[in-house]
Amino acid sequence: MSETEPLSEETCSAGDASRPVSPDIAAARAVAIAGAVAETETIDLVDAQGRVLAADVISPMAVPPFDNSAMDGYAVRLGDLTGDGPWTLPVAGRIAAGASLQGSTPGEPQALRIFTGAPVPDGFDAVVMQERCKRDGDQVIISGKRPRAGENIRLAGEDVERGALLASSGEALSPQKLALLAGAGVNSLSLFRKVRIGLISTGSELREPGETLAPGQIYNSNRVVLRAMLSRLTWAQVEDFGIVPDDRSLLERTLNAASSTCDVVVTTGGVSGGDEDHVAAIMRDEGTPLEVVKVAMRPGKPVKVGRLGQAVFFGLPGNPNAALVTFRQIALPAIRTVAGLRDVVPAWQPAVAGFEYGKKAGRTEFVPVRIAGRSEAGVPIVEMLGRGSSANLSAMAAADGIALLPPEDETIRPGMPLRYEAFRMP
Ligand SMILES: Nc1nc2c(c(=O)[nH]1)N[C@H]1C(S)=C(S)[C@@H](COP(=O)(O)OP(=O)(O)OC[C@H]3O[C@@H](n4cnc5c(N)ncnc54)[C@H](O)[C@@H]3O)O[C@H]1N2
Ligand code: MOO
Repeated sequence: MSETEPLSEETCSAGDASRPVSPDIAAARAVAIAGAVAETETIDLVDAQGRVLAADVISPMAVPPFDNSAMDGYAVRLGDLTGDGPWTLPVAGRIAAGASLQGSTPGEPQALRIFTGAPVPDGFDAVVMQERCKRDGDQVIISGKRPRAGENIRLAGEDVERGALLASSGEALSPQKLALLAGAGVNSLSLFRKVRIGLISTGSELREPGETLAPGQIYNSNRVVLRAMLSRLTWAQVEDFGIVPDDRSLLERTLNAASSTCDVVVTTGGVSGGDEDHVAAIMRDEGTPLEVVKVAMRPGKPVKVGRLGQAVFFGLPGNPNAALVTFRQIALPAIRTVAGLRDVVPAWQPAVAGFEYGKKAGRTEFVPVRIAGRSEAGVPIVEMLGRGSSANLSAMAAADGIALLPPEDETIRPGMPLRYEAFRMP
C-alpha cells in the first residue's frame, strides 16, 4: 500500500469505522477506548483545586464538632426564665470562640456571656443576642420575647454528620468543595495524576508568531488555541512537540516519542488523505485500527481517533475551526475520561436560532454564534457569525460559543430551537 494513497473505505483497516459516524458516536467511540490513568498521588488540600479525586472522601468527624453559638450574646437555660420577661440573671461565666467554659455554677439560675463560635455548654438551650440584653454589673437583663429552644445555637453535626460522603471519586474539586473538606479536617487527598497530553502541530507551511513568513507560509494558530484550552484543564499537563513538517519519518518519530510519554496525543493537520497528509497514513500503517475515520460533521469531517501505543490518539484536522470544534466535541470527553472524571459530556444549553441558513441534511454543523438577545422565555437567541468557513479565525474569535445545527434539518429558520455551548469567559 503506497503511503500516499488516500484513506478510503477500501484501504482502511477499521472496517465500519471508515464510514462517517455522527459526532456523538465519534465522541462515544473515543470515550470507549479511553480509561482513567492508573496512577494516583496524594496531594495537600491547598494544591488540589480543580484536580480529580481518585477515592471517595468520608467525613472523619461531625461539623460543627460541638454545639456552638451563632451570635454574640448570652447563653441561657429556658428553665431559668420564669414568668414573663424581662428576666434578670447573674452572669456566671464567659466563653469565647476557641475557649471552653470558665466559671458557671451548675444548678443556680444563670446566664453565660458567650461569643459567636464558642461552645455552648450542656444544659444551655438558647443564646440571646446581645442586642436584646442589657448588662448591669454582674447581671444581665433580657427583654423581648421568650427565647425559643435552640435559638442561635448551631448544633454539632448539623452541617456534616460524621461518616457522611463529602466528595466522590471522579469529581473535580471546586474551591467550595475544598472548603467542605477543610471544615472536616481532611488535609490530604488521593487524586488521579495529571493527564499528560502531547501536542503536535503538523504542516510544512507553519511558522510560529514572531517568526518571519516565507512565501506560502502561515502562522500556527492551532497550537496556541489548543494550549490555551488545555491550560484551563487543571488536571492536565501539556507536552508540546511544536511544529513537525510534512515529513513522514520525522512525524513518525515524533508520534512515537509522544505516545511513549503521554496518555493522549493530539495532532493537527495531515488527516484528510492528500499526498502530504502523513498523519492518516502513519495511523493506518502503524496504529491500531482507527475507531473513527470520518465524522458526519462540519467542520471536522476527517478527524481521526484511535490508539497509538498506550496513548489515545486524536488526529484533528488542520483547518483552525475544525481543530477547535473537534477538540471540544470529540477529543475532550475522552480526555476527561482519561483524567478520571465521571462527568465527560459537553455542557449544552438551549438556544433559539436568530438566523436563516441552508445546510446539508445528514450532517451536523457546529457554527460560531453570538448571543443577539433573549426569547420571551429567556432563552438566548443566537446569530451565526461567518458563513461556515473552516479556515477563518475572526468569526470564532467574535463568538460567544458554538451552536449545533442538527443533522436532520436542511434549513435553519429563525425561532428554531438549537443546542448551544458557551465559551467560558477568558
Ligand atoms: N480532496 C479533499 N481535500 C480536503 C478534504 C477532503 O475531504 N478531500 N477535506 C477538507 C477538510 S473538510 C479539512 S478540515 C481539511 C483537513 O485537512 P488536514 O487535516 O489534512 O489539514 P492540512 O491539509 O494539513 O491543513 C488544512 C488547512 O489548515 C491549515 N492549517 C494546518 N495546520 C494549521 C495550524 N496549526 N494553524 C493554522 N492553520 C493550519 C493548512 O495550512 C490548510 O490550509 O482538508 C480539506 N481538504
Ligand atoms: O472539516 Mo473541514 O473543517 O469542514 O473544513
